Amino acid sequence: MIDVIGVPFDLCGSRPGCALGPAAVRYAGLVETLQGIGLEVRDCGDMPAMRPETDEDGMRNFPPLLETVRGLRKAVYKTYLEGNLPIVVGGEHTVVAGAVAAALQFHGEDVAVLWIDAHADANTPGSSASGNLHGMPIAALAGLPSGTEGKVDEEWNALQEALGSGPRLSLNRTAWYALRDVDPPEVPQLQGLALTMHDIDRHGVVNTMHTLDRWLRTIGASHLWISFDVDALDPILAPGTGTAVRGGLTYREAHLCAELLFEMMAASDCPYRLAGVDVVETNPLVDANNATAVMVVEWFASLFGKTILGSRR
Ligand SMILES: NC(=[NH2+])NCCC[C@H](N)C(=O)O
Ligand SMILES: [Mn+2]
Repeated sequence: MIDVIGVPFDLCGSRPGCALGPAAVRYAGLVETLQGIGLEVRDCGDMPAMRPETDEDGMRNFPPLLETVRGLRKAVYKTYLEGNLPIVVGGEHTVVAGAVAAALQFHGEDVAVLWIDAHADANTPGSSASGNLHGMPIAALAGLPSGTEGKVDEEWNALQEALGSGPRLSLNRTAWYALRDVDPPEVPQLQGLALTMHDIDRHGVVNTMHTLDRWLRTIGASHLWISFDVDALDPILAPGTGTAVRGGLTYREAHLCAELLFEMMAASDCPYRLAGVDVVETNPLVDANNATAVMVVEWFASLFGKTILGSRR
């Protein structure tokens, strides 16, 4: 059974609005669409909404973020204990740290992460030019030092604590897909597999997904968490997001990527299993007729086996 968990959090990004993401994705029919292809889905509703609350010399809206990350880790862990598969619908990318931490805690250190995103999200408080925590979840999960002192460093340590006692994410087990806006200090963190839009232009989705599959087998991944930031998509197709970058995945590329992920995991000799999926950064305030959320739902259908002529489930 699939557990859908909404996380209406948008206090640590570049602009508010993606707290409405879970509602937009539900209105676009996520639960019904997955049920329509034969999956058992339980909608667990949303995590509590948060109010802005900032300490003067700390990071912007850190206290509500901390509470949300901690809450999501517990919710996802509970999903695992019940034998279910989590789908997390954000909200900002920051919150996903809680979900992946739960996967690492439950499944162990052999969890690999596929970060489908225009951005690497591997800044630390010290390296980030914006100070926005939604650009830092990978650094948090990997347990990188904050690169700061004082209150901000204390908060970063509190975030580490909120991620729980499980293993940290290894940067060597992290793959990025559709990258095209990476800050210079993030480049050294791309230690796993970094597939940029240039690679996708040059080699296509089929070859780059094949590279990903081989890499997952080589590193001995037991489980895969797929994190889908809608800004991976081209903004012409998916304008509803706060940090849009042109030159992203086209409609066909995005669907082929999802269809191939389904195929990879359905292969009889596939050594890794799906640990969970999230979709984040959908912002209906800057969208056009909910097109981004609709695209998200269609993408999920492809990921779970829907094809043009039917379903492979
Ligand atoms: N999840 C996101 N949309 N992240 C965008 C991050 C942008 C930029 N690299 C920053 O750190 O501020
Ligand atoms: Mn992101």
